[in-house]
Parts: sequence; structure tokens; C-alpha cells
Amino acid sequence: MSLIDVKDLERTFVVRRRNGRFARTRTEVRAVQDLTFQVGAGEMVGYIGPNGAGKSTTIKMLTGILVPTGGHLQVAGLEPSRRRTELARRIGVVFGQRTTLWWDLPLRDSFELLQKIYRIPPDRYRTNLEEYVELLSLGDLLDTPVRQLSLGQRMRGDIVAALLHDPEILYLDEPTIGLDVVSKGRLRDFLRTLNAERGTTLLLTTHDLQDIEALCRRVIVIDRGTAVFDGDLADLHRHGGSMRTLVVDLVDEAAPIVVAGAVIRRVEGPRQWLSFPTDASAAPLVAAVAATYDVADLSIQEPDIEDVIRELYSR
Ligand SMILES: Nc1ncnc2c1ncn2[C@@H]1O[C@H](COP(=O)(O)OP(=O)(O)OP(=O)(O)O)[C@@H](O)[C@H]1O
Repeated sequence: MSLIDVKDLERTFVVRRRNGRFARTRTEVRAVQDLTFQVGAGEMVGYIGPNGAGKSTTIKMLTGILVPTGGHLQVAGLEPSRRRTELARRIGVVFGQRTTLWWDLPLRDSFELLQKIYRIPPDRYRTNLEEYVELLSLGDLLDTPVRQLSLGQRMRGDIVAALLHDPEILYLDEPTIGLDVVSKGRLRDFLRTLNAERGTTLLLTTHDLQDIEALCRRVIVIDRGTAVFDGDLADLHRHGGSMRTLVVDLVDEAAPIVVAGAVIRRVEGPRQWLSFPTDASAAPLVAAVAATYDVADLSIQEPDIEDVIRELYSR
């Protein structure tokens, strides 16, 4: 049985705008329409799409904050907007852009408040707190007020806060936004461990393709309120015809590189950019370039999720 079941989901907003001194115009914005997908227990799913596509609106409906204007929605067998309190015990939510912690309180006090709010049994609370604090290296920061934490530390605190009550589902909205590479890596490792060891289902919205690549086998792409792709990440790249880039620094300036399996995109002095398909291995290409040209350095750029999505929509 699906843990998240979304069928023909719709959410329309009515926007009233002033038109002249007295008149007002009434427009309907269809933030989500004809949206259908299921997520099984233990899945890690990336939920992506451009700005304004309807991601936040979907997450708000899944958590029960917003009431759908049409369609069918069940999370853990519950209708979110009608059973919000009951559902809150079974889900956790993390927003990269804002904190759910109390700004002036030390982390420890925020966690204790959550224990009371969720009525977490003391033993379970202690075990979870110890495990998550250890895994996320927050031990030395428990007595620090949230406002004094760095963004990465605060984010780790928010994740612990979202997990203390053992939710079956964790929604993450841009969890790595603004984090440095090391913090991003640690967070991804933690989420992988959480999913593997506790079987927590993860639904993740992000603009960072590397979050998706590190965590999600499955991706749902939403555009103008509806799913335009639902499948494997590798298929998404094929579907979008996305390309990776091999950046070659030659010892000296040279004519554009000619090599099988790649197309030259740009030349700037001794630096050249070559495109090749995302599902092709870079190794033979690197070997072919290195065998023919005097190479000072090489690097590979992954396709940007926005490019893949843009390509998908332009069809
Ligand atoms: N409360 C609201 N009233 C009116 N329109 C809204 C409201 N909330 C969202 N919308 C509109 O619904 C559409 C979807 O917005 P939503 O915030 O769900 O997109 P998103 O995919 O989360 O975007 P982003 O990546 O920028 O966060 C947008 O056109 C937005 O302007």
C-alpha cells in the first residue's frame, strides 16, 4: 500500500486585484492541477520543478496546512487537512529557508519542548536524541541558543527536531540551500543512513541536482502544477537530453578539439568546453583527449537540474 497517495489533486487560489479606484478583478491561479502520484514506504523521492511550479503548494497539502480544492489525497491512510494533529505525529517537516526551532532558546530546550508537544515517551526521546545528536555532531552545541548557530548547525538542529517523534515520512524543502560542500555532504550521508536504518520515507524538494543524485532514485518533475515526469533519475537525463561538460585546459591555445562522442561548445584561450551525453562514461573521452592533446588539467561539470528541466519544458 502507498504511504502517500495523490490522485487528480488540485489547488486553486483566487487572487483579487485592484483595478482602478473601485473595481477589482478576480483571477484564479491553478497552483496544482491533475496531479497524480504514489509514494511507497521507504522510498526516497525528489520532487523538483522550476520556481512557481507548485512544489510548496503540494507539500502544504500533504502536511494538511492547505486544503485541496479538488481531487483525492491520503498520507499514511489519513486525509491531511481533516486529520492534521494525528498526521503531525507521523510526519516530520524541514524547511531550508526557515527554522522551526525557538530562536532564543538553546537547542536542548527546543528539543524538550518538542518532546512535550508530541508527548514522546522519555525513553524513546532520550534514545533518539542521543543517536541523532551523535550522528549529526551536535553534542557541543546543545546549550547554544539557536540564533548563535551557523546555518549548517541550525539545519542539523532542525533535522533532529523533525525526527525526535519517529515520523514515518520526512518532507524536506530545500534542506541544503546555502550550505557549504562539506555540510551538504554530511547532511546527505545522514539522510541516507536514516532511510537505510529506520526506513523513513523521504520526499525532498531541491534545486540542487547533487542532492537528488546522492539520495533519490526516483524523481517527480512538476511544471505548472502537474507532474511532467515520474521515474528514474537516469531516465530523467535521457528524457531531457541533458549533457555533461568536459572542461579541458590545454598547455597551449589550439584549434577546437575534435574527438568522438563529444561536441565542442566553447573555446577561450587554452580552455575548451566539450558536451557529452549524461549517460555516457567520461573515461574514454578523457583518454582520447589526453592521447591527442597536451593537457594541463581536466574537469567534468554535471548538468544543472534547471537545464534538464528547461529542456523538458521546451518540447
Ligand atoms: N497563497 C497564494 N495565493 C495566491 N497564489 C499563490 C499562493 N500560493 C502560491 N500561489 C501561486 O501558486 C503557484 C505555485 O506556487 P508554489 O509556491 O507552490 O511554487 P513552488 O514550486 O514551490 O515555487 P518555488 O520553487 O519558487 O518555491 C505560483 O504561481 C504562486 O504564485
